[in-house]
Amino acid sequence: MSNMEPQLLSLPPPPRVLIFPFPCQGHVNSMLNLAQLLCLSGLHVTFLNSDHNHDRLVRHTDIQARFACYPGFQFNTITDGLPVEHPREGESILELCFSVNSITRPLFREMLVSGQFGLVNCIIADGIMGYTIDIANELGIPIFHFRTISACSFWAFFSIPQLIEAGEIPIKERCVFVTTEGNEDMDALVKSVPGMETFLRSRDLPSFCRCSDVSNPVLQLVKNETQQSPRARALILNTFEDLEGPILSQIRTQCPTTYTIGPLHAHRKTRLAKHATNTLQSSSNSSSLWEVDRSCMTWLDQQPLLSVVYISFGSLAVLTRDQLIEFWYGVVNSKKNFLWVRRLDSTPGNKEGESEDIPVELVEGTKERGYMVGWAPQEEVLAHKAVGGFLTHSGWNSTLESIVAGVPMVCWPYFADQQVNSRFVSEVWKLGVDMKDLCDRTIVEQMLNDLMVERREEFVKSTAEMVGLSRRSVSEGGSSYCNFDRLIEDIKLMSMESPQC
Ligand SMILES: O=c1ccn([C@@H]2O[C@H](COP(=O)(O)OP(=O)(O)O[C@H]3O[C@H](CO)[C@@H](O)[C@H](O)[C@H]3O)[C@@H](O)[C@H]2O)c(=O)[nH]1
Ligand SMILES: C[C@H]1CC[C@@H]2C(C(=O)O)=CO[C@@H](O)[C@@H]21
Repeated sequence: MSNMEPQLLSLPPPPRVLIFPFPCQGHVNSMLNLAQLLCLSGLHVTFLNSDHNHDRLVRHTDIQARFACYPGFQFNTITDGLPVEHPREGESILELCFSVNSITRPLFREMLVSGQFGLVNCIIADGIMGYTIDIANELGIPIFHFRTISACSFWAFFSIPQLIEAGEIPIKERCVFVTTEGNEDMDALVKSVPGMETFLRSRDLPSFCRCSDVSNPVLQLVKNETQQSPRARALILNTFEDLEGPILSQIRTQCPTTYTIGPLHAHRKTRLAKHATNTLQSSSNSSSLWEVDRSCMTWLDQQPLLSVVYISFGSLAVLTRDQLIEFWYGVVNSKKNFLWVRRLDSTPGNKEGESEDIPVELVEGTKERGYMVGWAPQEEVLAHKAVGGFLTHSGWNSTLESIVAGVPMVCWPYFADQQVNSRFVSEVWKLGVDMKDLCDRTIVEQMLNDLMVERREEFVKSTAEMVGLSRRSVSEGGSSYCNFDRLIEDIKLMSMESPQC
């Protein structure tokens, strides 16, 4: 035996980090990317999923096999407080915010107190669940907040008290979900989101600001939860400095330690490539709660270069039948090839095996130039050489995935942070066009033509520049890469404070 070995044997195990996402697809996938990055850095990770999501994740992916090579990794589950049959999408998703707050919250505390997660040195909780800070503080466990939205939308959420104070909200629109009517007041610039005074209009504010009264429970919830983040040890954001630098400077006046470590899906790939000793590590990376239909990749292989518009509204948006038909006409009339993700439940009344009574010209137009799937391997689709544009709801993951792939966007924000993201895409980063509240076949057709033909050159230039910056940020020496290394060091240091250590 060498002299070194007894010392090595007495080394403490690596810190264990408990990761707790808000139970939605768009939160779970970025948190899983973070989890894998932590594992690759040698930390032990407990990932807390809702029972509902965990069941679907295990059914539709190889997630357990993928994480099996990390000895310190484990999944735990907790209820999201909703019955199994709850749709968890469209307008009803707001019920999830309340059930997590009232039912999951006390249970989470109980599970920590009773040691059900074993030893936990550090918590990384979703920033929309601000209450996790009080629980962690009570138990003396260092806590970080990870907000899965953009820095620009976080900052707009964070500015809600000032917006209320200035009387700029509530915006008296009837619905937090996308509306189809024009309203000129919505074009007025808002002055109470520092750094956005020159371009942010009422209609670009988070959709939760559209309510009749400031006491609206959803507005209050997102306001109050967001205000908690400065109390966390640090804020982690899935973004990069070259994309959101000016807004990050604003955020750092309130949350001085803000780590930007994104785009996480690309960051994960960089770090994996460095560790690619295990074949499992380089295989599938799906974190989908739906079954992925890969047949669209074969269809894409047969399409001309940059000819296809990819259409997806993410995991939560539900279109009315009118909206569906307007989009469909717009897309077919544009004469562009298209790949459209239509989740089975994404239009009311769209049940398996039932006829939808779709006009014959749309059915024919789709046969000629289109392909539809229930769920696609989106990252791969966006990276495919046939894809030249993305009609998106501007969810933050989709936006980042599009940026990294260099695909310009037509934005149709549905709710929440998406209104802010889509304004930045069109006005600040110039990476596409923003339909905002309009959903009309002529507008859809015109926007697709702008994106794919009329303004193509402009977008090719701006998207190519951003591809370079996004990839550099997650390469060795890049800002997100270095910030992640700092984050790991800080977690290790803070973990030594935890009373459970
Ligand atoms: O067919 C599909 C469609 C989507 N995706 C993936 O699903 C994720 C969707 O995420 P996102 O684009 O962020 O949309 P939502 O699912 O709507 O995400 C919720 O969570 C996001 C992160 O907080 C927010 O930005 C959104 O507004 C919120 O609706 C992305 O990673 C996509 O790659 C697929 O893999 N296949
Ligand atoms: C259901 C939505 C409430 C807020 C969450 C969110 C966030 O601000 O973190 C963004 O969109 C949705 O995923 C969540």
